[in-house]
This record gives sequence, structure tokens and C-alpha cells, in this order.
Amino acid sequence: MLKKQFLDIRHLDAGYGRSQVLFDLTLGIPWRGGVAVLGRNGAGKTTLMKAIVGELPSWRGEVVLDGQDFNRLRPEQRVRAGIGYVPQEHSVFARLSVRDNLAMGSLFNTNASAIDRVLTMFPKLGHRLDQVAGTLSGGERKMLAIGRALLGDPKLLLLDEPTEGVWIGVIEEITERLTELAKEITVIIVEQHLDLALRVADHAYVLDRGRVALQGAAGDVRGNPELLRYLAP
Ligand SMILES: Nc1ncnc2c1ncn2[C@@H]1O[C@H](COP(=O)(O)OP(=O)(O)OP(=O)(O)O)[C@@H](O)[C@H]1O
Repeated sequence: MLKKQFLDIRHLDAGYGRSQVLFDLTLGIPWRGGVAVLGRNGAGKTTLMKAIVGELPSWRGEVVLDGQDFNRLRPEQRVRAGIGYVPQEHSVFARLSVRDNLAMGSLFNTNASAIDRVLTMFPKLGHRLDQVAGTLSGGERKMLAIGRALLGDPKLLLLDEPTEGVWIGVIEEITERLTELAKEITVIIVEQHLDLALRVADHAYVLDRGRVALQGAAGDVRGNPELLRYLAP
């Protein structure tokens, strides 16, 4: 019998059309803290994120959040149940200003100070409220996307490559904020930057061709001599 976790994924199969990508995945995600999902290109990391948020129906298995069976819920119901998602691409409204992006993100948030909290977390956004999101730098755009997701007050935040296309100086800032956030809620991070992912994460899963190849405490996974074999292109 598996110990009950905040997010329990059991024996999950999923894919596109007839092509199966995830095979019998079982993951236990704790109530608080960071979890890294690692693996080379095409290992199935994004597909796993989509299956958790409901963009992709699971073929078999269970996705249970806080005791609630998610398989039956549509993506918007999963958001209301406490999931925030920052996809790899198209995570902001490029033609809207930063202010309007944040306003859209807070449509269902009755807490007036929620936007202030995001601006405290990412002060750069506060200086660019009237700028159109499509003209932001890669890092600012990621900050806006994370801020928008946080306005839904998620208990679980999924981030797919939050530092892709981001200047190195800003990567540090985003990493620090995510590390702080992981002390309050559960943060699942898909990352190519191993060091960054393992700084945010307490626990790591390594996927290989849609299966869990390695898992454990972040430090143990980092020290595992097998790790590089699963990350090499
Ligand atoms: N919409 C789709 N239709 C068909 N196949 C897809 C689709 N999206 C992804 N795939 C395939 O599923 C497999 C896993 O892709 P996925 O994007 O989940 O990998 P990943 O680990 O996130 O890789 P990356 O690091 O490149 O983003 C790949 O073989 C990919 O070609």
C-alpha cells in the first residue's frame, strides 16, 4: 500500500493518437516542497505535465490531488481545485499589457493584495505595468507567467522549463523565488538546467522514454552515477 501523498499518480499511461508516451508512471508528490522532473528531450516531461493539468486525457491509471480523483475533472476544474500551470510556451497574452495580464490572472481571486504580492515577488514587473507583454524580455515574460499562475492561489504549481530563453542573471532571480515558493506550496519543475532544478527541488524523478528511471531525494539523484546516462542526448 502506497503512502498517501498530496498528488498521487498511479500507473499512468498517456499519449497522442495511437502513440503511447507515458508508461505505467507512479509518482508521489508531497504537500510542500520542490519536485524536479528531469530527462532528455522527448522523455515525456511535458506530456506528464499535460496529463496532470488535464490538457491530455490519461489512457489508464489515476491522478489524485488531495484525495480528489482528477481523471474526471476538466482542466478548468483542476485549476479551481488548486493547480497552477506555467507551460513552456504561450504562457502570457502577448498583445495585452502586463497590468491586463495580471488582471486576467486575478479574475477569480477576491484577495485584493494578490497582485501586490506578485509585484513584491517580481519587482521588475511593477516597472513595466503598461508595457505590452509581447515586448518583454524572456525573463520578464516568465516572471509574468509565474505571477499570473500564482494569482489563482494554487496549492500545486507546475512549471515547464521556467528558465528557457532567460538571461543567466535573471535565472538566478527566478530560481530564488521558486525556492522560496516551494517552502509554502508544492512546486513541480521541469528543467534542462540540472543544478537549478535540484536547487529548487527536494525530490527528483528522472524519466526515460516515458518511464520512471530514477527517483529519490534530490541530493541522492544528483550523486547517482546513472543520472548522466539518462540526461545525455
Ligand atoms: N502533440 C503531440 N502529438 C504527437 N506526439 C507528440 C505531441 N507532443 C509530444 N509528442 C511526442 O511525445 C514524446 C514526448 O514529448 P514531450 O514533449 O513530453 O517530451 P519532453 O521530455 O518534454 O521533451 P522536451 O525536453 O523536448 O520538451 C516525443 O516523442 C514527442 O515527439
